[in-house]
Amino acid sequence: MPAKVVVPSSSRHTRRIAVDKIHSVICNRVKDGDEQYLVRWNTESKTAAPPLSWHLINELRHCLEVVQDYLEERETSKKSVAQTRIESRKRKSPDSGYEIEHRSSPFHRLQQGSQTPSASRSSSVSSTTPATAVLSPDVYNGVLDIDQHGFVVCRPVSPDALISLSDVLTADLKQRAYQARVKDAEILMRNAYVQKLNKVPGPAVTLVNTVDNSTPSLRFRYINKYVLTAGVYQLEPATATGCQNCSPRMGRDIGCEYTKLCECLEYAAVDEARLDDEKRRKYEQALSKNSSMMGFPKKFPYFTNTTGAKAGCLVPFYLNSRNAIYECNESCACGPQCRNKNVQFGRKVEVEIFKTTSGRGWGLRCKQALHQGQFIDTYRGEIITDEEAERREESSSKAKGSYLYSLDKFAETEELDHEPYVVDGEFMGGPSKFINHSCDPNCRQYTVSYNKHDPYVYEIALFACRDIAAYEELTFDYLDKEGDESEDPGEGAIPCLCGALNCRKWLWT
Ligand SMILES: C[S@@+](CC[C@H](N)C(=O)[O-])C[C@H]1O[C@@H](n2cnc3c(N)ncnc32)[C@H](O)[C@@H]1O
Repeated sequence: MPAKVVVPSSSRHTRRIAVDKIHSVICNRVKDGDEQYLVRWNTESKTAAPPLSWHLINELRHCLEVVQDYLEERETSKKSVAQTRIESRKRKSPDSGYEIEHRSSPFHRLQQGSQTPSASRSSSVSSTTPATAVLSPDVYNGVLDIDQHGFVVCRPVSPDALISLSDVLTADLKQRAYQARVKDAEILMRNAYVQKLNKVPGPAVTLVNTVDNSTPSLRFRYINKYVLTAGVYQLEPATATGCQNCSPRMGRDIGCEYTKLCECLEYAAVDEARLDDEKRRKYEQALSKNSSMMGFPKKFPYFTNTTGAKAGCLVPFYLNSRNAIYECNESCACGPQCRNKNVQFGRKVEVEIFKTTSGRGWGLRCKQALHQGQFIDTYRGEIITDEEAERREESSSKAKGSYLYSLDKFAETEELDHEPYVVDGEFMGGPSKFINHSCDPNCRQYTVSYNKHDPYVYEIALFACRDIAAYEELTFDYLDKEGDESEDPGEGAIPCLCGALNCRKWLWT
């Protein structure tokens, strides 16, 4: 048996562990009133059993995302064990006392990953050694030390000095881990997430959970604009030439005022109701030749500041259509007050992330009532290539598709050189990541472009499609298709829990 190695305790209150140093948390317990977590350290060696050590939750405050991963898996394992018990009772299985050994759990996964000769042994008791001697949960087998910054570090260890994971993780320890208190960890995780939210620019983003003690993933990074990944290119800002014929002094000093003049609206939908016969003929010609729409009447997308409560809200022409919105940009001559700028200034409403009671995970709501057509936020994330999106989809769970949003608005109308890009909001994005699907939604997604020349990179902006009461959950239709017919669910379809009368029953078909 290897020597017992104890972490120096002189600086117990200040020592901490760096996230990149540890592989995972594999078990937990409460000892002397303290929450402790068994840490598996990263090791270069593929063959040696990994170093292990128990740590107070406070020492893991820089690794809370790893603790969170563990607690989520612990929940899943507990549920699967409970489920097995019910099933076992039904079947009256003679093996029901050993179900923990055979479940897919963090413990099980780790044994597979450790790749030691002993990993394939039973995870409960060694056949030759008394359980109390070898399987003491207090044994440390990492050679731990504290560096000059107060971080716990693990020195290289010889393989002979290591104890197999399968010996440490007794069935009893696992069972106790399922029951052990994790309250301190939950409080730390919650505080860490709130700190993250406090740094999000703009109106406050709050977090409420009256359902359970969970916290959204600490791995998520809040970003203010897209993050472009390998192989993704956005047109240079210089190509966004903007409108040069409009000016802040035009008419009522509201920037762009004449839609026929505004070059930013060149490709915006033509307001056909304002075409006389002659103009209609020219318009149809232009349409057939796919030529410029400059000079034809369009509509500005937003109500002006003179319209009271509706100021800045989408006008019905856009609200009730799928027409792309082209906003003016920084190069335009129209100035910052231009009525044709809105989404680019970002979210103006406070939002709250809350845990839903209907099994749809987290949701988002506004603390204030919203008007029909009011801008809420954009959907942000990493922009990835189509190939990368497929790779990510294949390598993750079936729910992954829910965070991928294809920028394919112009794929049918323009000759694109390559497949449209995809926004992945799973790991980085904004609070709008939490907006759930409804078949009877109160929000809708719109295409907003600041550069009419770029059909690949544009904003997905979420607007209220009807008046929304304060604290009513925000939802949008993930498919946003014409018609609401239900299709047969494909493989991996997720049942829709939106509860709407017109529910299509499946999230993805
Ligand atoms: C973009 S996320 C929305 C936020 C998510 N609820 C969360 O906790 O992160 C999409 C995922 O939320 C869940 N979801 C959203 N709307 C749902 C609905 N109507 N029915 C069931 N699950 C839903 C599904 O798991 C889906 O994959």
